[in-house]
Amino acid sequence: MKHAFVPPADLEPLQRHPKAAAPGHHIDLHHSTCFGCGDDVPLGLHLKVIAGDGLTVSADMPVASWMQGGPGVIHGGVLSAAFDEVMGTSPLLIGSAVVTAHLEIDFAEPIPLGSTLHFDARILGRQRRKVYIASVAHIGDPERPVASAHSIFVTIDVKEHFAEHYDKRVIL
Ligand SMILES: CCCCCCCCCCCC(=O)SCCNC(=O)CCNC(=O)[C@H](O)C(C)(C)COP(=O)(O)OP(=O)(O)OC[C@H]1O[C@@H](n2cnc3c(N)ncnc32)[C@H](O)[C@@H]1OP(=O)(O)O
Repeated sequence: MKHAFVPPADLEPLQRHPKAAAPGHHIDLHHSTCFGCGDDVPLGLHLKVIAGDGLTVSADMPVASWMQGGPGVIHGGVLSAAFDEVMGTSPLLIGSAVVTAHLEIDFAEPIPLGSTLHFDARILGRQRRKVYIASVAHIGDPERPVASAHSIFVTIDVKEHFAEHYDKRVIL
């Protein structure tokens, strides 16, 4: 797939954390009201991100009618949010909490409502607090990606990062 993103050549390689979810297991460390992964939000993506081998994760997302953008196809923003969630969860494999700093999406084909998107993502490496991640999505044929993404996530101290906004959190 065509893309313009070039990760730095001197990325530091990363190791899987000894306590990371085992391959095939759900990575479950976010919260139930998250738009991307929460079970308690009525209109959310409800993504279950599954640990793969090494520094990889995957997830499936049925493309529901409420996700429509153009007639009969997924909205680009919904697709971007799904990539964000899948890639943003993957640094839990290295024991790091992160937020998105930079997210690039390449849209290769329209994605029809009623299809199921399969996401694969892998951590490329780190440069100081920046974690570089790439992801590809297909709807049945892994050799024919329908979209791809590249991102830079930045590691945070969760308590410190959200302290100012914590009292506005939504509890359902
Ligand atoms: C939570 C539980 C998890 C559990 C699982 C979570 C799954 C979550 C999935 C969804 C994730 C989200 O949507 S998160 C929500 C959307 N994102 C956000 O709200 C983040 C808003 N932005 C910020 O808070 C801030 O800008 C930060 C934290 C990203 C960076 O601020 P900072 O901490 O002051 O650090 P700073 O020195 O500026 O940047 C650190 C390094 O990153 C680089 N950098 C900063 N911004 C960018 C950028 N846009 N593009 C390229 N590089 C950048 C800097 O040049 C520097 O590189 P160098 O000098 O080292 O070279």
